[in-house]
Amino acid sequence: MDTASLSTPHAVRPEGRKPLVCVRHVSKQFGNGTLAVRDVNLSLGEGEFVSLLGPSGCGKSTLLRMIAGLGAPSSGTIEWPTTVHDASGEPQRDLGFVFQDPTLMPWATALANVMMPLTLKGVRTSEARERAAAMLALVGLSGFEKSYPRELSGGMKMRVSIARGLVLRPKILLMDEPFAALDEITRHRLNDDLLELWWKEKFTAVFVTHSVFESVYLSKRIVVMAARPGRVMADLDVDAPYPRDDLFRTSPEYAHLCRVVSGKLKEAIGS
Ligand SMILES: Nc1ncnc2c1ncn2[C@@H]1O[C@H](COP(=O)(O)OP(=O)(O)OP(=O)(O)O)[C@@H](O)[C@H]1O
Repeated sequence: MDTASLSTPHAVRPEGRKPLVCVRHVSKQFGNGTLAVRDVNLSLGEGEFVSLLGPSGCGKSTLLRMIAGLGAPSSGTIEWPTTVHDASGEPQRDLGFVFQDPTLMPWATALANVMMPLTLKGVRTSEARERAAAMLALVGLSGFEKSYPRELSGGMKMRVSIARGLVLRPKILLMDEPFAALDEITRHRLNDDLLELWWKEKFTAVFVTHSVFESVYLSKRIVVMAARPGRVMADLDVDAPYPRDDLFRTSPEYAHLCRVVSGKLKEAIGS
């Protein structure tokens, strides 16, 4: 494979791909005075796999939550140019969210957990059951529909959480360090399965991580952030082809890309 390279970073990416979300000059200051993010500009194109990479406290989660509508910017705007807006002008965000903790309902089975977003949307129980079971199958959990969260491993719980995030077939899946608490082997397997899902289902993926290795393995594009205040330092294209697998993970190209991204991250931390 000789196509792996990193293109020149852009502080603000020109809008080539059809943008799904446009973050424009967004800052967020919390009530206690913390400036969590400052003047972030970012355009997320349809079907991209984008990682937000940066040290602790650089505002990755704050940015992701604002994109999800869980907290408003203090200044700037987050636009959904191709999305229907309701009468009050709010975009009807077509998204799924996966948190670092699987946040499953402990008293409900895996199937019931995945059915929850469908039930909230008023989908008939029989159809919701069918769609949730199909989604569980897609994340490799056929046969575990009746299991309770306590009966599942950490990786399996995260699969249920991803199935719940995707069951409404959102255009965009926002993931906040979903695999950070998992052991390396499980994490590699989930990285592979997530890529396969993304490839099949064609959603836009936005993935928050601290890990250079994980970001390079997964992403088409890596947005490197720095802290205090949180800001975008570099926006890099990862030009390695998909599908990616263990061959890629052990290739000199992957090692090279990780070195380059690691250098960018060090620069960001140093700044
Ligand atoms: N609700 C809040 N109130 C006050 N400050 C907050 C709040 N949420 C986050 N912060 C602060 O905003 C900054 C950015 O936090 P955020 O959680 O977005 O960073 P992060 O890059 O996701 O960090 P980590 O990788 O450790 O999860 C931090 O300094 C944090 O302490």
